[in-house]
Amino acid sequence: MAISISEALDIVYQNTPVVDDEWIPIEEAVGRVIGEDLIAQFDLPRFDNSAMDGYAVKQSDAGTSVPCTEHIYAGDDPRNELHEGSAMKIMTGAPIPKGCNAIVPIEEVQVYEDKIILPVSIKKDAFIRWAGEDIKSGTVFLEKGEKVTAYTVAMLASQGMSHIKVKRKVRVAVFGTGDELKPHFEKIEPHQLYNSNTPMFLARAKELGCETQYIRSSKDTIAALQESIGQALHADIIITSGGISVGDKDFTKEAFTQLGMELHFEGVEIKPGKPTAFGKIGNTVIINLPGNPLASMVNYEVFVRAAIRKMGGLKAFYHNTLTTPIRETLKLKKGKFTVKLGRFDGKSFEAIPLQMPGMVSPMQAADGMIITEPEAEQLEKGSLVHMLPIAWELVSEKKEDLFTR
Ligand SMILES: Nc1nc2c(c(=O)[nH]1)N[C@H]1C(S)=C(S)[C@@H](COP(=O)(O)OP(=O)(O)OC[C@H]3O[C@@H](n4cnc5c(N)ncnc54)[C@H](O)[C@@H]3O)O[C@H]1N2
Ligand code: MOO
Repeated sequence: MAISISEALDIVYQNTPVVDDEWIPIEEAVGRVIGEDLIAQFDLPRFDNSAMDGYAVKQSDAGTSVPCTEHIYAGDDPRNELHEGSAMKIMTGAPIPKGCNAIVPIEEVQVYEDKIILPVSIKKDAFIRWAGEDIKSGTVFLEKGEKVTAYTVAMLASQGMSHIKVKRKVRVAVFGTGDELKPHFEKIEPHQLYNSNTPMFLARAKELGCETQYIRSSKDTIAALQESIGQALHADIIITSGGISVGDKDFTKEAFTQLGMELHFEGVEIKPGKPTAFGKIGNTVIINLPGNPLASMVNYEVFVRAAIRKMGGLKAFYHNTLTTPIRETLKLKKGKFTVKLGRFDGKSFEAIPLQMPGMVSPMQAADGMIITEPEAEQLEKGSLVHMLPIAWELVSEKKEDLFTR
């Protein structure tokens, strides 16, 4: 019995465990997922300091002329207190002296003989950067489950952290099945077919931040399949393609179940890709995708990508969509949840005109997809669709509505 896409995704999320942690240098951490909440060890800025090259003053001296008693540079540790009726020259980033309650930028004072004339109006606290206004000591400044970007690295470095605890990379093993398949680096006979799914799945897993293992495609026998499974079992996720429909040689699920796979679903109400199956052997997640390249790709984006995000420890692991008008009227087959690949040009979405489950070329052209509901017969030009991006990550911490009506 086929289940709905939403039910299938729930099963994937519920049954996909999260990998454990490792420590790595922050320079290596971009793209990784933070393994624990990080608490600031000190304020940032560490001390009250000047935001401008100028003069440290007392606001009450506005409109008077005062002598400049001292110069303070960034990196200095000023000991003397600022007294009424005087100023100290100060550079951007230098600690403000005790007693100072405003900074006047250089451009706003006039130098007259050995004194400076202060403007008539000075705002209290002007151009002072306060300790802790950026990051407060003792607070969580980065959360478990966030992805590390270049800007996260800036935060880590500003807290003097050389290493960070991150989720280890998800290990993905892939193999195809089919007597007709040949690896792309071997000679092929006219009746044979190059295995394009395995390299595609591995490449996509790498794009999604995983460690990958290539396993040569399996022949269509239980014994051959079980040999391939044996090589893959230490992985966190095993992805297969082919042999899951009702053909005479479709043994993929049987080979796994004989080895103890607990099958959580087989068959999803999705076109293309209905035969997709999901199961587990121990902690290893198994996703059997159809052999048809475009069908397998679509289900990879919907289910494998979801599993990789969940397993990788991302806080926001749910799919998210962007809402955009459709550029041309799109005819649909009523009665099915249908996935259409397409392109988003920043203003609207256009479905790729010719896309069939056995094709390869539409995948390369697509940077997003929509999932239409069974009631939809036609989407009128200009109507709004919910696009799941393929070419970039759009995720959410809560479940989002994925479907286009
Ligand atoms: N009588 C029925 N026939 C089929 C049904 C059905 O419900 N009743 N479902 C169809 C659907 S939907 C799909 S999808 C396919 C799924 O079949 P399998 O997952 O068993 O895949 P195969 O039969 O092994 O292969 C299908 C197709 O894809 C080619 N293929 C396989 N592996 C690769 C690979 N690694 N790289 C590139 N191409 C691959 C294979 O040569 C076949 O052409 O079943 C329908 N049939
Ligand atoms: O998954 Mo199949 O025809 O829906 O490719």
